[in-house]
Amino acid sequence: MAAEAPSQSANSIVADFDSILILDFGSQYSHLIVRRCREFNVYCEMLPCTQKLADLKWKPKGIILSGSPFSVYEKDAPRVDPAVFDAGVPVLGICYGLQETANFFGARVEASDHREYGEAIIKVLSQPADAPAHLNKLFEGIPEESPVWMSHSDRLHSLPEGFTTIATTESAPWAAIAHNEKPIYGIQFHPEVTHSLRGKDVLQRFVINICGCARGWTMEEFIDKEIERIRKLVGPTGQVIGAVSGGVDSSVAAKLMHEAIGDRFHAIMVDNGVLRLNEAEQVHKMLCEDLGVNLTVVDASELFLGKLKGVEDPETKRKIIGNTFIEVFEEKAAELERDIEKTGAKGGKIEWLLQGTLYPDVIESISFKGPSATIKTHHNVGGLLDNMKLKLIEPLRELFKDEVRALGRLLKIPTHLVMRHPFPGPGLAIRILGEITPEQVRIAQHADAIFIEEIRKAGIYDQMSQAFCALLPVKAVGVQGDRRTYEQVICVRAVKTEDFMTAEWFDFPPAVLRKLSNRITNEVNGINRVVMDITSKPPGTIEWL
Ligand SMILES: Nc1ncnc2c1ncn2[C@@H]1O[C@H](COP(=O)(O)OP(=O)(O)OP(=O)(O)O)[C@@H](O)[C@H]1O
Ligand SMILES: O=c1[nH]c(=O)c2[nH+]cn([C@@H]3O[C@H](COP(=O)(O)O)[C@@H](O)[C@H]3O)c2[nH]1
Ligand SMILES: NC(=O)CC[C@H](N)C(=O)O
Ligand SMILES: [Mg+2]
Repeated sequence: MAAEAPSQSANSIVADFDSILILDFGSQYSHLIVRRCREFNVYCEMLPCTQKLADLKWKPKGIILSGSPFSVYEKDAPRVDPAVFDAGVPVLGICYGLQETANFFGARVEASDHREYGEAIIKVLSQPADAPAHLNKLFEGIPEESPVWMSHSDRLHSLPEGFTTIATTESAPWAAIAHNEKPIYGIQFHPEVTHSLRGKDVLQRFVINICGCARGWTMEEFIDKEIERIRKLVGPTGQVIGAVSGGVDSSVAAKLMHEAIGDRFHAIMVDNGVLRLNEAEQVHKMLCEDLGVNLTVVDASELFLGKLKGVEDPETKRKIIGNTFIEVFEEKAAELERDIEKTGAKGGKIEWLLQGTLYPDVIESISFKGPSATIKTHHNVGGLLDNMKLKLIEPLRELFKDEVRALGRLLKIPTHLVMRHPFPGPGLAIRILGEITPEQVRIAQHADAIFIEEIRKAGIYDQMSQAFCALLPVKAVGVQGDRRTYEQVICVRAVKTEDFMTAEWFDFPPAVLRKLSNRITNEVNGINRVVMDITSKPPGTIEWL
């Protein structure tokens, strides 16, 4: 199911906050612009550049035009909606956004021999005393010279009429320009990447000083408004179900629902037989006892393992799990509904389905490029909607993961849960290479439990984004207790990442490695060797399948 932009849905809470509109022309950095603005506690939302301003259901306080892999002089290059420059709000064009702004105002943009990829030094030009005040506002308080990140091969042939140059670099005489009368700015560099030393400050000048946004987007504000919104949406008797895995997203969403409608929210966890050691019991305890949420665990492990028998292909594994998940979930939901009706509860029917969709999922499906070529089919529960005629409720669809974690803390969800590494829906099935058998699951669970325990003991769990073991079905010779062994291999993997799109492997203290290798080979029957994955993403992916 393709996601809809948060602000364009009928029951959006966006209207309650000062907001910035980011029009995406397909740059690989567009989502970072969103991230940076959110860091100023300002709500901002990215929409594809094809979005017509006239069709927008809210009024932005300012508009940012992103970069793009296109060149403005190409035949099929994406065009800016001319209404942007007449909207009466400040506009900031970044890279392609600058070039498209210049192009719109009549300047020529051309390919240059002086490509600039990487660092450049920007020189801010001081404006004459009688210059319009807004010409100084974008770089107010920014040093005269500072490093910025460039990634372009086109450049302006001239300054568009009615504009002034406000900064230059050695290769870009118009590295930053501003309209003489209106607060319309263009910058050739990328302020959204951290390599641009004062980039964040430049964005802040735009969002706060120039657009005048109030810093109202805080999770405290969000909770109250979102609870109110959920109550209105669901009504006084509506019942909601949701799939809850014990991961951060679904747990935070579940807790929020519980705060809003109490026991009219029903959470279902599916034990698919490829969860981590004792996970179902732990999640049940945590949700019911610690969070007070109504959680039913459905043990479908035999069904799943039966269907996975003999299957080795990664995509087939993922599809089997995704489909079986839906089957089990629907069955349980129908059963629950019958039970609720039996109790004579008012409005007994379940009309709503909770999903823990996050903003990056939304961005992915609405970005200008469209979803990039499929590398893996990520399992989720999206397919349920059409079959079940349930209405969707997605309280986290405006939020990034760190915002979800902040929300979790405010909702008093225990820290160890809030900081939990993500665990994929298909679970250990994509960490056991080759066939999945109960014996392989046992080995993978045991090794994983030791790995995570040692990481926690060393106090480094929160320093990494995700850690797990992959079970490799190759056999190696070993010697244990003077006997020859011929057994399988565990590969440990831990990564650091901001958004899981790219990742670096985590550098372990050698003492921790020594300890965990020793424990895994000694304690896990069937393993005589531990290896470590030191592949970043790309070229690897985080999971092995
Ligand atoms: N075993 C499960 N039982 C019930 N729902 C599940 C299960 N596994 C996954 N889901 C559903 O699929 C969604 C997507 O899973 P995903 O792993 O992306 O999110 P999460 O588990 O909530 O959080 P995290 O990303 O931190 O693991 C979950 O939010 C949950 O609704
Ligand atoms: O809920 C999920 N269902 C899936 O099918 C799935 N596949 C990968 N992942 C998680 O996504 C992140 C990136 O993983 P990859 O680099 O392996 O694609 C990592 O955090 C992975 O754990 C999944 N999560
Ligand atoms: N990063 C960008 O926006 C690049 C814009 C354009 N494609 C150029 O090369 O100049
Ligand atoms: Mg998960």
